[in-house]
This record gives sequence, C-alpha cells and structure tokens, in this order.
Amino acid sequence: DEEEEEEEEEEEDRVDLAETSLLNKLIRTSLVESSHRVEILQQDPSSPLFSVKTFEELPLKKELLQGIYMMGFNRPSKIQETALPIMLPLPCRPQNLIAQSQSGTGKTAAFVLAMLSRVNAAEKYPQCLCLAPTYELALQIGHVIEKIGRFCADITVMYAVRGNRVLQGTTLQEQIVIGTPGTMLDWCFKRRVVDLKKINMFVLDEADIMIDTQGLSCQSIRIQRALPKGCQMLLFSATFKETVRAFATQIVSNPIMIKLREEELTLSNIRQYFFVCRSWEEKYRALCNIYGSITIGQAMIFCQTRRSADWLSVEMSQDGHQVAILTAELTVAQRADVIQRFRDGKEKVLIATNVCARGIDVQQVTIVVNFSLPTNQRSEPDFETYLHRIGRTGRFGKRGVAFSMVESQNVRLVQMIEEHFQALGNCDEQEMDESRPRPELAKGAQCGISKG
Ligand SMILES: Nc1ncnc2c1ncn2[C@@H]1O[C@H](COP(=O)(O)OP(=O)(O)OP(=O)(O)O)[C@@H](O)[C@H]1O
Repeated sequence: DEEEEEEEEEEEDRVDLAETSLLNKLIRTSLVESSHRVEILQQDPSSPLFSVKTFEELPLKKELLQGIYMMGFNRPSKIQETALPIMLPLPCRPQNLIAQSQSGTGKTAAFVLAMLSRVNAAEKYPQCLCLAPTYELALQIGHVIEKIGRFCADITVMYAVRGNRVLQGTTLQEQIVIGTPGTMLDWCFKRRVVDLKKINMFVLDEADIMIDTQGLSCQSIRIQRALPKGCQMLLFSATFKETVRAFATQIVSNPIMIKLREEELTLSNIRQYFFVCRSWEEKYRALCNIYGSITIGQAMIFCQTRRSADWLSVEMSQDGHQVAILTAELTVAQRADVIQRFRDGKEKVLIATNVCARGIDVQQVTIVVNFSLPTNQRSEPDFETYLHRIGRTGRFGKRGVAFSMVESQNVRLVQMIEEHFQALGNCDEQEMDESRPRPELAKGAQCGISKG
C-alpha cells in the first residue's frame, strides 16, 4: 500500500508542460518583462541584420498594422524587433529561423504576423502550416491569428485537430492550417486535403513541449520532410536544451538563431528563514504564527503533494484563514480562474503543489512558504525548484521573504541548500548567518529556527 501511495504522490507532482503553457496564455495580460539582450547566431556573420523599433518600419500590410494597434501593441517586443525583419522579407528570399525565448515574450504574435504577411489571400488553398503540441495550444494560436488578422477579410484559418473532420480528397480553401502533428499528418498523407508541395511557410511552435511528448517530434519531422525545398521553416521554443537543439537542426536547415536568455533568478535580495519542525501539525502551528505577517503582502505556500496541500487548506479554512488552493486536480480553466482571483487580490494566500511552482507568473507574490522543501527522487534538495519558487519573490529589484519548514530529520537539506547557493555566489552570505537576530515572527512557534 505504501508503495502505491508513493507512486501516487510522484504522479501528482509531474508538471505537464503543455498545460502550464496554456495556463500562462490564459492568465497573461501583457508581455513578460525581460532584462536580457537578444543574441543572434547566423551562418554568415557578415550578412547584414537589422532590428526595428516600430511596427511601421516593417513591410506590413496596412490591415495588419490596424490589427496590431487593435491588439494594443505599441511597439515590437524584444524578440519581435529582431525576428520580424528576418521572417518578413519577400518569399523569394526566405530565411529559416530558430527562436528561443521564455514564455510570454511575444513569439506567437511574431510568427502570426509572419504567416499573415506571407499568404496570398487571392489564392484559396493552404499556404502556411503551423504545428502546436496540443489541441488547446493550437486553438490559442488560431485565436491570435483571428485577432491580429481581423482586418484581413480574405484570409481564413482551418484547424487540423481531433474532432474536426474533413472529407477525404477534398481540398481545403483556407490559406493557414494550424493543428497538432498527428491530425496534420493524417490530413496531409491519408486524407490528402493539404497539398504539402504548395506550402511556403512551416511554423513549429513550442518545440520543447513537442519533444517532451512522445511521438510528436517524429510526426513533425515526417511532415517537414515532404515540404518543398524553398519552404520557409520557423521554429520556436521557450527553452533550448540539447534535445531541442538536435530536433531543431533536423527540422530547420541553415537557420538564423535568435535567443533571448531567460532572466536569471537570484537569491541575493531574498531573506530565507528555516523552521525545524517535528510533524505536519507543528509545521501548521508555525505557519499560523506567521500568518498575520505573511498576509501583509501576498503569499504562496508550496506543498510537496496534493494530499498535503488539501490537508493544509482544510486546516487553515477551519481556523478561519482565507486561502485559495491550486492543484492539478483542477482543470486548466479553473486554475486560470484561481490565479486570476489571487492576482486581483481577492485571496491573499495561495496554496499550491509543484504544478504551479514553475513558469506561472504571479508578480505580486512577496512571501513564499515552503511547507516542505522541494526534493528529488533521491531525497536530495531540488535546488532548481527551490530557486524558482522563492526566486520569483525578489524580482525586478523587489525584496522577498521565504520561509521553509523542515522536518528535524531533514536539517541537512538546509545545509545543502546553503552550500549550493553560496558556492554559486547566488546568495547573500549574511542572510544565512546564524548570528542574526531571530525574526519576531517566529516567537511562540513551537519549533526552532535553525537559520535566521
Ligand atoms: N509588441 C507587443 N506589445 C504589447 N503586447 C504584446 C506584444 N506582443 C505580444 N504581446 C502580448 O504579450 C503576451 C505574450 O505574447 P505571446 O503570447 O506572443 O508570447 P509567447 O512568447 O508566444 O508566449 P508563449 O511562449 O507562452 O507562447 C500576449 O498577451 C500578447 O498579446
């Protein structure tokens, strides 16, 4: 039984990248701030590249400029400044592109503009293909096409996604086809409703998620292989680990590569406090003791499992504390709703499992509580998750505070975390100094503070 329980807990902690991406799209209201410069790598470094500061400098149709302004975009984002001049030139000189930048920096809008610019609206057959890892993500891109392209009356979009049936042998009239690799493959090779020879732009979005999901990358490669030689290939990814790099170079030949490095999180302006406790109950009492203080700002409390998150939320609610809870049990739409309420300040405390530790942008969090320290399967600290959880409180020059509850038998985790981040020079030594006065907040807590 115990084994089963453990398995179940592991299952709960798995992050679904496609869901996280969708959630971010649902809750995002503006561009993600990024302080990093764009790096450009090209085969021939002597060939000139330029970047634009305004949309008017680009060869965009007036209908598209109108669409952009209706979206409320005043100027191109960092990635758009560089990517658009590469993607937009005339079809006789198509340049392949691989672009990496974190989620929310404006990649979708960039390739949507490229597709809408490339199609010949007078011709009624598919000219641009776009692949996304899931049904929902494909629909999201479609919505952006429809919004930015709302003044391009003659351009239409078709969705190659499950449930959308087409008759074998018919030819699609839509100029842009967007879908998931499996259905697209079926439409192109089995039903033959898309003539791949006539495609002149191929966009592959969220390449890192494709690779993470079995089969999608192979299906994408099969489609790409059947495209004509002059077809422009554009590949986008939020991350660029080795597997993504290998996949990208298989799909895209002679690319210009642009990268917007992810903002580096640091712990130097975050105060970290560790509470040593013997049980969940003791952790809970410690939490109640600091509750008044954590609700001065907005706090996120991270639990290792859904079970502990549920337990904590019930306990806190029964004690009259108002908390919201975010776990993988909720649908993406429900999660988006919870996050929105938290953002609007309707709830001050959000209890979350690992599913939302990463990638979700809730900027106003000032206090993070680790109800359990994040650990990996070998029961060592998961440094990266620790950094991501608490690093987000101290962004853009803000000061943050993090409280971590540690079981007595796990005090060594605290030492390991301390050593790890000090070795990286990522942490202000003073913050970890035991001789610092103990925080008022912890007085009366029935647990010790191992580090102040
Ligand atoms: N130039 C711009 N000016 C203002 N807002 C923009 C601009 N470009 C995009 N946005 C907005 O910023 C948000 C993020 O853009 P977008 O979805 O294109 O990012 P992304 O990098 O594709 O993210 P993801 O990797 O999650 O797909 C969206 O709400 C979009 O409407």
